Amino acid sequence: MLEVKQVSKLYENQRGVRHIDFSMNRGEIVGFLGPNGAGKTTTMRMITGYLNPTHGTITIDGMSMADHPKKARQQIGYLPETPPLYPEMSVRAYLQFIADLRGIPVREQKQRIGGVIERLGLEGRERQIIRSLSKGYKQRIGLAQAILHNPDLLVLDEPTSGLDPKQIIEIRQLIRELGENHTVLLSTHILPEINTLCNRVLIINQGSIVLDGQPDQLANTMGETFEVSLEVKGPREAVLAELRDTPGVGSVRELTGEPTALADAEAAAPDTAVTAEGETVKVVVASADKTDIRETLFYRMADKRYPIVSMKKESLSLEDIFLKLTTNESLDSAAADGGPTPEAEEAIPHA
Ligand SMILES: Nc1ncnc2c1ncn2[C@@H]1O[C@H](COP(=O)(O)OP(=O)(O)OP(=O)(O)O)[C@@H](O)[C@H]1O
Repeated sequence: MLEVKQVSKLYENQRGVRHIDFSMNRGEIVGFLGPNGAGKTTTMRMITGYLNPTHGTITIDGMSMADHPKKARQQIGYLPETPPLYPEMSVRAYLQFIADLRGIPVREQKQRIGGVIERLGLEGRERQIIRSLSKGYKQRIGLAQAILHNPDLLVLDEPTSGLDPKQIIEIRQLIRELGENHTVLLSTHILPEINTLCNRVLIINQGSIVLDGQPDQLANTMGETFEVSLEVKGPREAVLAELRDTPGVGSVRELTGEPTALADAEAAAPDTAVTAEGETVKVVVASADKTDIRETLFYRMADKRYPIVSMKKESLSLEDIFLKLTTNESLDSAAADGGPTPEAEEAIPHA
């Protein structure tokens, strides 16, 4: 339903975006992620017809934004980073004004306005002056103006920015509900937002799209090896030697935490490994390629009578992937630095 083809916008300072190329299907909720100044707002303003591309074409529902701007914009609801509100107006008067602006027939206006007021939880606030409302409510009004003309595509620029945690949860829930009837493109620099709301993510860096994929599949695509963290009961040296010797294993990295001291005799004679209660070795084992080595490890350790007490597949978090792509760090060096980190729950700090 949205096609962005080889779109560039060059400002006088030579910044902007270059060769942006992606399409969106009906029903998708796509997260647009990137550090400050990456080009999210520029791209969104072009998609919504507020900015003309220097090169390239944008098509919405088969309609070119350049050739049919009015009709194409009818299909789009846009919530800019700062909602375009008139603070001295009441909520209802403002929505009435937007309805006129959007050319909604007068006979339909009452029903449409009533509909969005209900949908966005604005009942009881209709007569209130916008200035007197909280930021969360102002954001709801911003969303209300974006959906009033019932567009197919919603473009939301950092919709939860500046809200408190309760308001963030409420606005995310509203976006989720809006996603049931609309296709949504939302920009954010908050990673959990992508994980909880989006079924696809586009990462933009320095004006170019550097990644397009499903959040839960990125780790497999981006990771260069398959990694498993293991806790194995048995004499340290013998367990490590056995793991390193297992076919398909590329590397074995011992994790911090003191391995239990071993009896010299056990270490010297790994084949006769006698495990003492509580002796465990914690490691991250990487496969030589992307092969899943969990079964191989299981049988090998069982064969040697070194029980695996825990085994977990490691994966790159969205934060790892984001940092790798936007700081030009190679995957190799990151892996050498310690590999995957726990799932991020924090926003990427502003650059
Ligand atoms: N009107 C303008 N004139 C000149 N340069 C601009 C203009 N608008 C944006 N830029 C530059 O284009 C690049 C992309 O900016 P843009 O605002 O699209 O990024 P962004 O990803 O939305 O950032 P943020 O997260 O800070 O909103 C930046 O380098 C910015 O300085």
